[in-house]
Amino acid sequence: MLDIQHVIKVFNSGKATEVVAIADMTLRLDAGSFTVVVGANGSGKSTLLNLIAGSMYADKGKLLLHGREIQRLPDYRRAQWIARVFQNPLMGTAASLSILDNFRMAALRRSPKWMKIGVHKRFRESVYDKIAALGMGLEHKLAQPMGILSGGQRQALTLLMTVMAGVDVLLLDEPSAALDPRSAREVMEIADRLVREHGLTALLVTHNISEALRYGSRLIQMEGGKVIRDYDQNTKKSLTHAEVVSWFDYY
Ligand SMILES: Nc1ncnc2c1ncn2[C@@H]1O[C@H](COP(=O)(O)OP(=O)(O)OP(=O)(O)O)[C@@H](O)[C@H]1O
Repeated sequence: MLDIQHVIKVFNSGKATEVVAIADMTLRLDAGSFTVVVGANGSGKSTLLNLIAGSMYADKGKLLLHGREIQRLPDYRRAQWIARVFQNPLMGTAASLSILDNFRMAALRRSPKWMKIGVHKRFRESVYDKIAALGMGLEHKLAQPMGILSGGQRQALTLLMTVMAGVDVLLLDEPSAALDPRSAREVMEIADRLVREHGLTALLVTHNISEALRYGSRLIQMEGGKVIRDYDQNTKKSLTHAEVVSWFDYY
């Protein structure tokens, strides 16, 4: 369970350009839940992910994972539990390294014990099988550089290596926004399946309303650094596309 308790994040504090990006936010994400976050530009979504991922520190408040404060943990320690997949398919993987070596690197982030396991035949077979299960035919390309893959293929593999590395929390930062509609759908279906199969606690930020309605077990809307709407799975199911779009009609 990830507990965000009274978190505040202010940029340029005390200056004319001061922005309260996260305003006393309290949010509990149950273990194994899949929460979708929507909100207008500047509503604080990326800041929220940055705080959870450890890319920045909160000014006030607590961030507890399974009851343990994670804010003071160094990046590499947090990476054992929390992974983030970005909008840009080029982030998170090394283009010049082979697909297999990228999987080895991801496993190493989780635990140095993989240093030995990573060169083992069993590790290669396990990567082969998991990639084959994606149904994209990429299992035959393990020795080829990551850089030859399309954006969608790269995102799919980034998701898989993240999950194989054994994290608890998956932060999906508009992972399909840079992809064509078909690849976007494919990547989101893979993300959804992996989240379920591995019982991950997932947080998806998206501007795509159809995606926000199709995936996840909870939908929240952020505005001005706060959660202003919070719907569970049942209520979410009854929402229409037009209704969610109307949340953005302020004028
Ligand atoms: N490093 C920073 N320095 C100053 N202000 C910042 C910084 N990062 C974010 N902000 C401000 O904090 C507010 C929240 O930004 P944030 O990027 O979290 O919003 P967002 O909901 O992710 O927006 P978008 O949908 O455009 O990605 C905005 O007003 C933004 O300008």
